[in-house]
Amino acid sequence: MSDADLRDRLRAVDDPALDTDIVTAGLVNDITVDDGTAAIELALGAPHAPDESAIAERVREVADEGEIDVELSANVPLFDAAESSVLPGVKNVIAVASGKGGVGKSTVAVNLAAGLADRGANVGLFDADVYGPNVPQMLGSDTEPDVTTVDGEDRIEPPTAHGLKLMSVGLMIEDDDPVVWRGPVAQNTLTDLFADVSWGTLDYLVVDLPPGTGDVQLTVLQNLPITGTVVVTTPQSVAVDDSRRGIEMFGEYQTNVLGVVENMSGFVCPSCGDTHEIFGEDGGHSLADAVDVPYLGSLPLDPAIRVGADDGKPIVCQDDTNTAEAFQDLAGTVANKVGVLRRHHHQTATDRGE
Ligand SMILES: Nc1ncnc2c1ncn2[C@@H]1O[C@H](COP(=O)(O)OP(=O)(O)OP(=O)(O)O)[C@@H](O)[C@H]1O
Repeated sequence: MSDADLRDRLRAVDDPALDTDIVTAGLVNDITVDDGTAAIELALGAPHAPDESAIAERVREVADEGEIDVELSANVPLFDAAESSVLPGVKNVIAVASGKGGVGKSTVAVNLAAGLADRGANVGLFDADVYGPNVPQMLGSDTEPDVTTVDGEDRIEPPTAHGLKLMSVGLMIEDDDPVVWRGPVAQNTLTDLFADVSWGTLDYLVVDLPPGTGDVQLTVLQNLPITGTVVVTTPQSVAVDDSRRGIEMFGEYQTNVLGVVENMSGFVCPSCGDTHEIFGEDGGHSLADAVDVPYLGSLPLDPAIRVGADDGKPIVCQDDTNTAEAFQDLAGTVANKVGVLRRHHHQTATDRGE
């Protein structure tokens, strides 16, 4: 079979999000058939995302039907040159944000990162929440990072916890008085700290932003190559209003919003089994509709989440509970949204002949 024949056969593989097949969408970068084996490079950008794994699987099936062995690789260009220069080796940066404090932003960031790692991805987690850097505790890690000197420059080696590379402002400050972290100090220190870490090769770097929409958040958005942001809200209208302002701000800074996730959605009562809507109903869903961003799902109010956080064991790693499953699903959904952004960007760039 020739390269062209195989390319033609791959028109049978649909992209679940782009509403067309992968050849028409420009996602088949390269095909070389040689001696019964095809090397195929696909423009897939979100490793271990369920949709992209399904596309790869279908490509293998189609090749198999043509009695061809296949070697698949994936490569998608980053959005712009700035992205690759700030963080070479990091494919996708996902920021987790909230309009106000205490809605479970860090809980979502930790479990999202651990959930992506659980799917097999290489993941880093950067705790940029200068006002309450509690991510190390949630992962049961208080290891001080090693500092090595490479070519005369200090590089911070991030410790590993639950399969994640972890860096937190909380691991780097001795006197963790949050007042020290206000204003320009926080902004500069964050950007410097981020750039000094040896992240290595990562599929995803999850960044836990400080709550709210002030200067520190803006600096992070402006200085880091963020692929997209996950906005966490609770169903109360005040949290929803704050989240709406946050999403509008991200829009102004041309940051892609991957979607809204609603945390503490309903309390499943262990004694009566009923679900109680403690904070109201459906705030996240209506917010997502109102600002026209995807709804990523809802996470229940479950005391096991807090216990897991206090014990350094993220709930997403605990098997067989509905709550763990909700977080596992969230990781898959977020990875899918990252994939859509990457593939869509590639598709439009290809259409423009870039
Ligand atoms: N769905 C949930 N069910 C039960 N407890 C939760 C849930 N989500 C978060 N919590 C608990 O609520 C507390 C606050 O959560 P977390 O620190 O993630 O919030 P945050 O939005 O990051 O807060 P901050 O304003 O400090 O950044 C923690 O004790 C956490 O374990």
